[in-house]
Amino acid sequence: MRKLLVATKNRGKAKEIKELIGDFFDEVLTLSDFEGNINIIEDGKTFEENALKKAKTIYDLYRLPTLADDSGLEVDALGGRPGVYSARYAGENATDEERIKKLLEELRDVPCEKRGAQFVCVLTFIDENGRVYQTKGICRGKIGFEPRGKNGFGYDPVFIPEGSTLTFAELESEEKNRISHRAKAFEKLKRILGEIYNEDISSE
Ligand SMILES: O=c1nc[nH]c2c1ncn2[C@H]1C[C@H](O)[C@@H](COP(=O)(O)OP(=O)(O)OP(=O)(O)O)O1
Ligand SMILES: [Mg+2]
Repeated sequence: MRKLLVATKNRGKAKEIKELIGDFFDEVLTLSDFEGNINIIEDGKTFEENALKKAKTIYDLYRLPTLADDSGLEVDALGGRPGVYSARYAGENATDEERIKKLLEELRDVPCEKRGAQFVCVLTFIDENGRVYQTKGICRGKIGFEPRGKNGFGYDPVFIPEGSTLTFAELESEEKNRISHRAKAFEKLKRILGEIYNEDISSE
């Protein structure tokens, strides 16, 4: 019986992680399942630092395999902002709608060809022995002029991935999970998990 703790409070993100992780774990628990009120301050300057801090905080409490995801949206016309500040872009307690509204406002006069952006996802996995692994995925696209679609979470209604005319929020989750920044980071992480856990099985 192999458990994975996922150090996220974001339910939309948690849902995707459960869809993407595969069958390396028998049980996948997220912060809302096992740790009601922990507050991890994400004060790193990079996605890598924040993902490591989230994973390490939870690993140190439970000493079980732990995964954290730190992600965000880098907008070309804003010099890469909001980046690591994506969750706090419109203030600590703002909603996804408020963040999207602020972004569209900032980009009001930016023409289509200058609305390039990318989603970035860094995953930190810590195994039961405390070994740390990090992977990263990037998905290029552009920011639309108005929110469209109901699927997904966060900035999905305004992000149009390269090669698509639909926003992430208009795509089915299966399609987003084929092309997203998170999907790309998971492809790399799953190769690592394959090595870690196949070794375990052969030595049992
Ligand atoms: O696929 C995505 N589709 C839309 N928006 C996304 C995505 N991936 C990250 N994002 C946005 C959500 C949040 O505004 C920020 C992540 O911030 P980040 O600190 O990593 O997550 P969070 O605070 O929501 O949850 P937690 O830290 O508990 O995992 O970027
Ligand atoms: Mg966060």
